[in-house]
Order: sequence, then structure tokens, then C-alpha cells
Amino acid sequence: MTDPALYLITPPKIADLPAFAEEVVRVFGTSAGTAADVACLQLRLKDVGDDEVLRAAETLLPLCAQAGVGLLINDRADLAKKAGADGVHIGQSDGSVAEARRLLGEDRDIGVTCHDSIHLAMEAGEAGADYVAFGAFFPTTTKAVEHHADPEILSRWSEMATVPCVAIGGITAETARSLIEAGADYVAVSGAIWNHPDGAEAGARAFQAALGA
Ligand SMILES: Cc1ncc(COP(=O)(O)OP(=O)(O)O)c(N)n1
Ligand SMILES: Cc1ncsc1CCOP(=O)(O)O
Ligand SMILES: [Mg+2]
Repeated sequence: MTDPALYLITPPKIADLPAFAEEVVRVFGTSAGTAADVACLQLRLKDVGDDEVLRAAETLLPLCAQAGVGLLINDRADLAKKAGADGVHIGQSDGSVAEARRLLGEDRDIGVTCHDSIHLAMEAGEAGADYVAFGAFFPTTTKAVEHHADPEILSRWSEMATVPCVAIGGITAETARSLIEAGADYVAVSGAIWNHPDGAEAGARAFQAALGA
């Protein structure tokens, strides 16, 4: 089996948690054992309280464990620790890798947003990040982005570093392969899965086909 390449990011709001959990299970099932197998799921809820994040994590963790998919929490290493999640994704304003590592220990994953900067990625790698994330590569409606990256940064990074890199930002089934070919180890995707006109399963299947499963 090819290494899994798909990094799923939840929508910023989950209105119906039980329904979303069922959708997640169907998405995991769609691509299990293929090149588009899901490597991890990032819980990225915005403008909600800690309790809501913890409740969502409590629901999603067993589903992820069952599917062999790591659950990462966005922004907050303290909540990742409380939830017993597999790791955290931090942006440049979400605290340091050192602090996240102190809270989570060596066996949890820490990913760091590096925008379009090799310099930030080198800093993150030296601080002990498990992966670095570059983007946004394409226009997206999921987040108002200030930084735009060119696929060339993925090639440069993969030639000079061993820390895996994630590509993010407006990625679709049509554009995913080009980013993997440029050097991305994973493509992080939200809208193209959850907002797919034919449903999330269809979105996942499209990535499965595109990533050569
Ligand atoms: C895999 C991945 N890459 C980048 C981001 C963006 O993180 P950040 O810059 O902290 O912005 P928010 O997601 O917190 O709005 C990410 N979440 N995941
Ligand atoms: C969180 C984030 N950071 C940069 S772009 C982005 C949004 C990713 O979502 P989508 O795949 O819908 O563009
Ligand atoms: Mg953040």
C-alpha cells in the first residue's frame, strides 16, 4: 500500500455532531487501504467553547482509533492533552513547539503552519515539529488567508529536509496530485470533502481516484 496522503480537516462548525460522526465513518470507509487512505483528521472548530471542542474530540477519537487515523486538535495543545488526542496543529500565533511538546510529550504529533516560508519551516523543524504545513496554494472560502504559496516550495523543502510537509489551501481532487508530485507528503483538505455537491463520501472518492488508489 502507498503511504496515506490525505489529511482531513473538519469544517469550522459542526451543527449536528452525531450526523457528522456518521459522515466521518463513511469517509474513512471509502478510502481505507488505498493511496487516499486518511492519514489524520484535524478537529478545527472555530469560535466555539472548550467544552464543544472536547465533546467533539470525545466522539471522534474512538472512530479515528478504530480506523487507524490520528486525531489532531487545531490551535490548542492544552485541549489536545485534555482530550487525549494524537497531537496538535499550531499556527504562528498558537504557541511554541516547545510548549506543545512539554504538554504532550514525545509520542504525540505536532504540526506547524509555515505559510510560504522555508525559514519558518526550518525553525519549526529545529524546534521538533513532526510536520510543517505550507499554503495556501489555491483560493479558499474556508479561511481568510494572508499567505499564498507556490508548489515550488514543496520541491525545495522535500529536497533539503526530512521533516514531512503538508500542502493546504483550496485543494481539490483535480489539484491534489500536482502538489504530491511537487513534493507534498500530505494534502490537507476541508471544503472539497465536506462541501462536495454529492456529499463527503463522493468527495473522498474523488481524492481516492486522483491520488492513484
Ligand atoms: C495542516 C494545517 N496547515 C495549516 C493550518 C492553518 O493554521 P493557522 O495558521 O493557525 O490557522 P487556523 O487553522 O488556526 O485558522 C491548519 N489549521 N492546518
Ligand atoms: C486552515 C487553512 N489554512 C490555510 S488554507 C486553510 C483552509 C483549508 O481548507 P480548504 O481545503 O477548504 O481550503
Ligand atoms: Mg491556528
